[in-house]
Amino acid sequence: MAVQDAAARWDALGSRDASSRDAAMENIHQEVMRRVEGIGPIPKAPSSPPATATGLASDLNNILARVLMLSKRCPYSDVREKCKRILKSVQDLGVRIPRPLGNGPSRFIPEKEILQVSKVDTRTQTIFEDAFAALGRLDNISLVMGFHPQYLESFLRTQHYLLQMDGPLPLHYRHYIGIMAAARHQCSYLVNLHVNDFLQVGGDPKWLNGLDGAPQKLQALGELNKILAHRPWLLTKAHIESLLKAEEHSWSLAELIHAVVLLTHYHSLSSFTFGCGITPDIHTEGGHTFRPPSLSSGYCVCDIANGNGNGALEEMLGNHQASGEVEVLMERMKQLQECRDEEEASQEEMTTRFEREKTESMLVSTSEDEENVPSRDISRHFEDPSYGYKDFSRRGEHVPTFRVQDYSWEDHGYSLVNRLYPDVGQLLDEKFQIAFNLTYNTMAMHQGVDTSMLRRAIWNYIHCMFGIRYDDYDYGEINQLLDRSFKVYIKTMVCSPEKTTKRMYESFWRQFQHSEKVHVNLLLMEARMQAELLYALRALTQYMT
Ligand SMILES: CC(C)C[C@H](N)C(=O)O
Repeated sequence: MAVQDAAARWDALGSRDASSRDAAMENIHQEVMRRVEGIGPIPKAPSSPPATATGLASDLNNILARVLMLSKRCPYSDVREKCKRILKSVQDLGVRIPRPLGNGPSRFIPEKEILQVSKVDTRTQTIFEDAFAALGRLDNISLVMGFHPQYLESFLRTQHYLLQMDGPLPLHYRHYIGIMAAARHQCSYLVNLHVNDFLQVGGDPKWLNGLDGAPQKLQALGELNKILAHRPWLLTKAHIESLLKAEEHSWSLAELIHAVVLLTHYHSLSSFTFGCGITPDIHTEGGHTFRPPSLSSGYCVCDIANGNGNGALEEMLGNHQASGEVEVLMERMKQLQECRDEEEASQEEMTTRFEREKTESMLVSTSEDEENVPSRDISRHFEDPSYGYKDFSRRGEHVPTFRVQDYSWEDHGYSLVNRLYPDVGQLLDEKFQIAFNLTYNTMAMHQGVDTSMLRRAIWNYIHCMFGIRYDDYDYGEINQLLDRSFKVYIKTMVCSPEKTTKRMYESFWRQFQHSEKVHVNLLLMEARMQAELLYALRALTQYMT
């Protein structure tokens, strides 16, 4: 059977037309059955079956894992039901079927609080259907972002455009760049996702052995990837020039913009992935198991190690300490609002406040535990795995100040992107605005609160960590509004996302809802993306003029 046919069959499951879905489901069912017959009865003892049968069995397992994922995550109930039936009938034949591992899309958020595909409003249903049609899956990231449908819509639209629509770079390059970017942060969740996509669009498996297995053109992007991810302020027009003037391996301006947007998208999405404790998707490695559940333990060992065991007591103590936290924060917001109108600090004083916050942000320490050496599997995708954020934050490197007056997204970045890669500037601008302006006017259990001051402090704090300064903003506000544990979380999630722990997630804003913490993550992720973009685009502009 042609590979394309098989792929088309899975694709058809995202069709809005029920009869096409039916036909595809029927074919998949038959394919499963053919394979089940092919492998014959499952050997009781682990005697070694003939090689061909092993191959068939692993094929079958892959298909079953996918069917399992669909039975839980397809936005169409007819497909979910049919998949359940397939699994049941296979099981009745004595074949082992997979079951999901873990407790839902996030390690940090209880599954029952996250949207379930079977219970969403019409708007979210449409968004999920679109996402499914585009990618053939509804990943855990989208489910968690589902707390904020308006944002999710814009996020998916942008991502779809970057990965699948007409654009300067070939499809397999786009996924490969996604892999490179996510690998910088050891984000195996995103790496796995895009390794699959890369192969599916016909990418050469040899490239996956490491960056040196990829074409020189992509190898040359390694340096930009590294600097953008960890020290974007070091980017100069010389870096841009070396990519654009590399003779036969040269990048065109349009290609480079496409690559830069992809890199920044996946760096910041890695932040979101770790920041929200996203778990592997059901059909991917680590998302399911063929082992029967063990009766002796209620939760898995890794949960205990993560401190996910019985935390009821800890939680009670925590909440007790935290009570009043929200009110204190609201009181501060009110006071700041009042004195804003009264005293105006001098220019010097404003500069000092910015510099102080910037220096302090460098010193916020991110890691609870020391060193974690990236696993070989992931680190081979990029060179120099030791080049991380910590290298210079320890040395207290001076981050120069980038003044938004001189180069801003609205006045400069946006139009440059739009000129070289039409529509993308627009899409990104919408996404930034939605993230920045999103509000439900709530603070934990309080309603009708104007939270703009707090959201702005979060956004500006991230930009401040990257040296980006708004002249008209009083950075003194940040210290009033963001406490220590929140800063540790922000710093970790933005600068070394792979070090984010459940404990960090739990120790800030203890009375707030999970949806609000996800909201925080959206702000962090978009602010980070914009900061990286600003540096890259400024360097490009300097090169061009
Ligand atoms: C991040 C949170 C402070 C956002 C708040 N719940 C709001 O609706 O504005």
